[in-house]
Amino acid sequence: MGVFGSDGSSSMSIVMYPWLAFGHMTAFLHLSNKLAEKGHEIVFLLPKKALDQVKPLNLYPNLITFHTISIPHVKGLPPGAETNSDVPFFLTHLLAVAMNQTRPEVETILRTNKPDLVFYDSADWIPEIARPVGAKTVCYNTVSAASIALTLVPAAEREIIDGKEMSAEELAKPPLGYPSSKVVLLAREAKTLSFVWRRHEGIGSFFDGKVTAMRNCDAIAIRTCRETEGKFCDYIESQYNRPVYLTGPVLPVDEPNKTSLEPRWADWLAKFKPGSVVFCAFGSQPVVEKIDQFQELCLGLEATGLPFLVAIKPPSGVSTVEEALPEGFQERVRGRGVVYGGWVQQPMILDHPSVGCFVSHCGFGSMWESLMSDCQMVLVPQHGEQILNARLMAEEMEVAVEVEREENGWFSRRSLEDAVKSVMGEGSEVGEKVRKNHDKWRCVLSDSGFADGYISKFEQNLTELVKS
Ligand SMILES: O=c1ccn([C@@H]2O[C@H](COP(=O)(O)OP(=O)(O)O[C@H]3OC[C@@H](O)[C@H](O)[C@H]3O)[C@@H](O)[C@H]2O)c(=O)[nH]1
Ligand SMILES: [O-]c1cc(O)cc2[o+]c(-c3ccc(O)cc3)c(O[C@@H]3O[C@H](CO)[C@@H](O)[C@H](O)[C@H]3O)cc12
Repeated sequence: MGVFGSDGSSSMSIVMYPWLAFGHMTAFLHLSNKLAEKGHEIVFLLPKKALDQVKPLNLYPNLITFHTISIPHVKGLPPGAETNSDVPFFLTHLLAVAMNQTRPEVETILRTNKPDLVFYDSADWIPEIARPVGAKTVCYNTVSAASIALTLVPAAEREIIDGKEMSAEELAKPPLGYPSSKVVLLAREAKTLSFVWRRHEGIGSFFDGKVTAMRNCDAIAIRTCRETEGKFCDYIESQYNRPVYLTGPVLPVDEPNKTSLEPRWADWLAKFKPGSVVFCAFGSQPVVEKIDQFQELCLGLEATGLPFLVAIKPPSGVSTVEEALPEGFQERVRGRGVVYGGWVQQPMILDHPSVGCFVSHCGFGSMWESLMSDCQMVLVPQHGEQILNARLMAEEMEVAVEVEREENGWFSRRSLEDAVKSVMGEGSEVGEKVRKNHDKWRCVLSDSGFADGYISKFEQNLTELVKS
């Protein structure tokens, strides 16, 4: 239990157990840092394999303790799979089964630690094991409020006829009362949502899990702010009849002693003119499935004539990015283009003076990081949630350009080249417009009081919740 002082000051004891994906663990850890900064103690549960990658992000090792959880093997998963990065998209439900099997271990941890609060997103059974030890629960969503509002509210429930897939038109239909006509999906894009309502033996559907997680918690929290997504947050609150707390963007602040960018990238980037390099990254999970689309991406960047650095997972069917590169590509771009299959320090690369453009899959974490940077933004979203984030950025906020796709979802090297040139070309009208709008948003979001204000209010919400 935390300590509540007689002067009203309080230190809370919190357990965090995020979904087994780096995008989620990273976001939970950023929030842990903000809460530790205010003196709260956090026990952070994560798979062993994730520890090395996540540990360097812990800014308060005296207050944030990592506790590794054994992720059991589930038939059908690759051997040793512990996070989403080890698992192809269509097997994600099996990773959720594995996470469910960690319940007894987590229960023991809660009984021993007796926390005031437990944060989770996917493990929808957390409220059942937290309540008996007197802990309040917060379902913390690290994806956009828009993507929750479109598919994961009670009004989005679909009557599924067993064995029958829904049509793209049915999938694209927003729930009654959904508050935007711009942040929506085209029918062909909505096909990527079929996983949301698909039932799996033993765990039901993704929809069931998320709705249960949000119905049973004491409070819903979302990593967003009213300025960008207020109407979606109000809609979620009305759908669940639960308090919705907002944390704001929750990005790490520049620390005076922070680790520096790996020399191999710092040295490489230093060779180029300020603002000239295109950085392309597609998050922590494999997202470009098809090898020919992966190659088209590389060829599009080559065609821009600009220096570029790509950090991306290999497409399906190959184990390294090198195997997937187009013929003769490496020779042609030697000295100005690199495609790398490992982990890079994305926020530091975005901050580097040589980098002028970010080509992104528009994961929600990347979206916040790019908004805070002064890079021009080109969006190449792959799945439903990323497409919605992209609509928010390109259509509502008008801070980025989304790459054009053909009817079948394919994007050509030409459309990527055009999108990059439209934001990087001198005197480009589109480039000027998005830069101006992006500058305005960066000013709002990076105002010293903005993020701190959200965190202070969030801390106050949590304190009241614990005392209630
Ligand atoms: O090489 C890399 C790749 C990724 N990253 C970091 O990892 C994080 C990736 O998170 P993103 O949200 O952008 O993207 P992911 O696809 O990995 O996440 C996924 O799960 C979390 C959701 O919020 C995202 O919307 C969803 O796409 C970012 O903070 C990014 O800076 C690196 O630092 N280096
Ligand atoms: O693709 C998605 C479309 C959509 O409208 C909503 C979501 O929501 C979430 C989500 C995740 C976690 C939460 O607490 C709430 C919502 C999505 O999460 C992603 O799902 C993938 C498939 O399970 C998974 O691979 C990825 O790690 C999650 O970030 C996706 C959509």
